[in-house]
Amino acid sequence: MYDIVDWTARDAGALIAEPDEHDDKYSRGVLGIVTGSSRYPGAAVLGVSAALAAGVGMVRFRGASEAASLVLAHCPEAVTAPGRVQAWLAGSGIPVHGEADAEGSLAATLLESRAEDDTATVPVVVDAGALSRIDAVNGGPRNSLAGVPVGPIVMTPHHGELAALLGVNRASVAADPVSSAIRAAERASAVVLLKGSRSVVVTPAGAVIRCPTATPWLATAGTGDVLAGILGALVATHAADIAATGEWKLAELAAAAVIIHSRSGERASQGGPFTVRQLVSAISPTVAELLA
Ligand SMILES: NC(=O)C1=CN([C@@H]2O[C@H](COP(=O)(O)OP(=O)(O)OC[C@H]3O[C@@H](n4cnc5c(N)ncnc54)[C@H](O)[C@@H]3O)[C@@H](O)[C@H]2O)[C@@H](O)CC1
Ligand SMILES: Nc1ncnc2c1ncn2[C@@H]1O[C@H](COP(=O)(O)OP(=O)(O)O)[C@@H](O)[C@H]1O
Repeated sequence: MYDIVDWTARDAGALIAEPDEHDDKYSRGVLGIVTGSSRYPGAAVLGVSAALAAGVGMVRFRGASEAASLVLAHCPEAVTAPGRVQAWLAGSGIPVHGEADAEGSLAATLLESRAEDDTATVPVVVDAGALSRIDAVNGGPRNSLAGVPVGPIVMTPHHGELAALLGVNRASVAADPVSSAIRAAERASAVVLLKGSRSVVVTPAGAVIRCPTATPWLATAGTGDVLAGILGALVATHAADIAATGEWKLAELAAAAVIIHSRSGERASQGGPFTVRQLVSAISPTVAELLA
């Protein structure tokens, strides 16, 4: 059996990095983002917008060119030039069976900061189309994505994606989400944030964090891309902590991202539906509230 820790807003607030007078954009942390495609350019805009709203030193967007134009139109503060990053977010809006060069371009992007920085230590948030490119899932080495050594991985599947990864049907994941997530974490050697009405976060060692039940109004296309952006920002602003304390810190940050996301959902909802852009607009005041 496993021990389950229930996560609260207070726990989440303690995991938000507040800048001080000694900080600059680089010391706060740079998040590299490889998301979006000609098929799903909007996913890139949502993830970048969410990361910026959650608080990060800089977003370096390195996804497909169609997505990059849209990202710049919505978020001119995003930088599209290559360079150093403290964390990567990869996969939202990248088709699983996508463009022929998708695998190569993900690997090339992960490698591009290696000249100045050791990519092998950079933590990665892996979502949607990049989930199947975690090498350990396919019998390859741990801490490796698309053939490139990386730092610790936190993956963010929904029930359908986790089912595909385990080769089981969706109903069996829904019947026992925690055991399913632990199996995936062991197989991928990665922290798993399994999304749902009540999201859970598990580590390969079997630690389990259970998040509060979220508003069902979040069940709308694009909210998962927003969650990935929030988590990317938290990971980029805690890269040193992750390097020092490992996968438990990554799990705590994933649970904090779920709480920021669900409270932003409540704020955007006010008891009714909302657009995903309204969800993104609710992130910054939610972060301020959790800090207070
Ligand atoms: N605005 C955007 O650009 C968005 C992009 N997104 C991206 O889209 C990609 C695919 O995400 P999904 O979670 O949809 O992928 P999945 O491949 O997990 O889900 C598709 C599954 O849903 C089933 N399905 C499709 N339409 C259905 C319907 N009307 N009723 C019942 N079942 C249906 C399909 O048979 C398939 O099994 C991801 O890369 C994701 O990041 C989504 O986040 C949505 C928003
Ligand atoms: N019924 C629900 N109640 C609460 N939250 C939900 C519900 N369904 C989905 N969510 C949340 O909404 C988000 C959906 O993510 P995902 O399925 O990846 O969507 P997309 O790929 O369209 O962005 C997740 O954060 C999930 O936890």
